[in-house]
Amino acid sequence: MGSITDDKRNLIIVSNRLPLSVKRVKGTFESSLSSGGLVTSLSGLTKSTQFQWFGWPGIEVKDPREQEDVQKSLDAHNAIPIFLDSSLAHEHYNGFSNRILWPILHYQSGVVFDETPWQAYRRVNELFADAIAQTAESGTLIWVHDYHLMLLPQLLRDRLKQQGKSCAIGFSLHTPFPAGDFWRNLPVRKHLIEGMLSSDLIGFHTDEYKQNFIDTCASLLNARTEIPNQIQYQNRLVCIDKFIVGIDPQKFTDTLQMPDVQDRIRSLKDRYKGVKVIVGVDRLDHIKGLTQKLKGFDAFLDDHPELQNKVVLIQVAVPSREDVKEYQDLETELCTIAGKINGKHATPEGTPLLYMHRSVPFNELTALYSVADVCLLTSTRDGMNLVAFEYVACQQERHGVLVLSEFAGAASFMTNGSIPFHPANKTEMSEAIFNALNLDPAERKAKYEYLRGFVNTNTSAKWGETFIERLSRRCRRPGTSC
Ligand SMILES: O=P(O)(O)OC[C@H]1O[C@H](O[C@H]2O[C@H](CO)[C@@H](O)[C@H](O)[C@H]2O)[C@H](O)[C@@H](O)[C@@H]1O
Ligand SMILES: O=c1ccn([C@@H]2O[C@H](COP(=O)(O)OP(=O)(O)O)[C@@H](O)[C@H]2O)c(=O)[nH]1
Repeated sequence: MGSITDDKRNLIIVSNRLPLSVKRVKGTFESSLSSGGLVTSLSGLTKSTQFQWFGWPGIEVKDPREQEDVQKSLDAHNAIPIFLDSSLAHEHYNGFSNRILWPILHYQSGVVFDETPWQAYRRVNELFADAIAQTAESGTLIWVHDYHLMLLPQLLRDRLKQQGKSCAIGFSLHTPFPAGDFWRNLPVRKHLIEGMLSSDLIGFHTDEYKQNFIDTCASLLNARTEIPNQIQYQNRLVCIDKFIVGIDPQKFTDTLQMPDVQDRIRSLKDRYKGVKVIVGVDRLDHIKGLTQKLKGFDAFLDDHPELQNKVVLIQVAVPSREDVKEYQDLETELCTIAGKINGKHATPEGTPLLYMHRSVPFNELTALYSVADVCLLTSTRDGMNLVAFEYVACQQERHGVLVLSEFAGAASFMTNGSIPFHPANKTEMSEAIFNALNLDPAERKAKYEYLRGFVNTNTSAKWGETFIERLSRRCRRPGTSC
């Protein structure tokens, strides 16, 4: 990296959630790694780049002495907590971000706007802006992440200007950005998009999301968008591009070599001798198409009675956003469907579906990826989907097959090396699973090698370094073309 990021004070990363969530345990504070792809992508960057990471620690701490204790527990990770009252955090995170914005960003219509969570969303963005503006110095690069903080670039720019500081602000969206029509139910959409447009550089996962954003800026704000990858709005030039987020594949290769992971792989292989293993790893979220996945697997079992006791689906459903009613309802629905599938297809020899509603330690996850013949991902929409990358990173020996919904962002890059399908079509899913299980070794190898090349080239480190390099160029020459 250039010298600009060699000094950690010069790069600030901001996300709603810190990579470590803090919990109060018997009078002290303990932290654990947060789940999800944003943490995975940014954690991969830590090897090559130093930065301070600002975010919400996931806990309410009011006492200033306790706040200091939390801060100390996060110091080793260069993480700076932004403390929020629990009701404000709840309205911001669950109320507006996850109940209103998240469905819209994932192309869902029928979302109902509510003023109270919107005010909380604004307030949290302001509190983040206050904290970051205080720490930033002229020349600091500030990289803001995701939909929880869409107003932050504008609020931050105003404060920095008042304080006479000049910083470059970058924004990366980790979700899809839908076509303009999906925004119509949201009366505050203009504020959100103008908020993002106060950045110097905005990154999306795919060309489709990038183009939807450009088109929305043109139609909603009358912004100038004729020059590729640039938006001119209110006398400012904003650069827009696609940056392919990835993982740290080496971390998986190293983990697979560890003796206890090798032991675990041996024991899983032994346990599933003569049985084809299909794996699924998803946060328990509507967008992951888990209902569709279980129904598609049920259809596959119906279609292939000859495979009774010869195939198992191991589905990890990582608990997520459990305070939101829609997520609680989904959990109940999935338990019911899982029970019905096993009720219908189980035999004294075993059950075809192992449904695990919990998170899985990293070593166990790599072992699971490694022994699986197929990875089945059924997202109805998904910003990228890093599980697809992780499965490939663990398939050096087996050359397992990725069965990937055409609606995951990852499908924009991985279709050639996978078996694509439409997640709403049970017959298509059933056929895709069957084809994956029966692909001949030469074809499996060819698909694997294509995907391995992609995953090893587009790492999280490369993603981060490319974005930061582009942002620092804008910092050195503000206002110039992108
Ligand atoms: O923080 P949570 O509410 O627990 O949710 C976890 C993360 O979910 C989303 O992840 C997205 O980012 C991934 C990496 O770019 C991408 O592969 C995936 O498709 C997205 O869904 C969310 O955008 C993150 O902010 C959350 O932290
Ligand atoms: O128990 C688990 C299982 C998986 N993951 C990780 O969660 C991330 C999921 O990222 P993805 O982009 O697929 O989707 P997201 O959850 O961010 O929507 C991957 O890095 C997984 O390894 C996790 O944190 N805990």
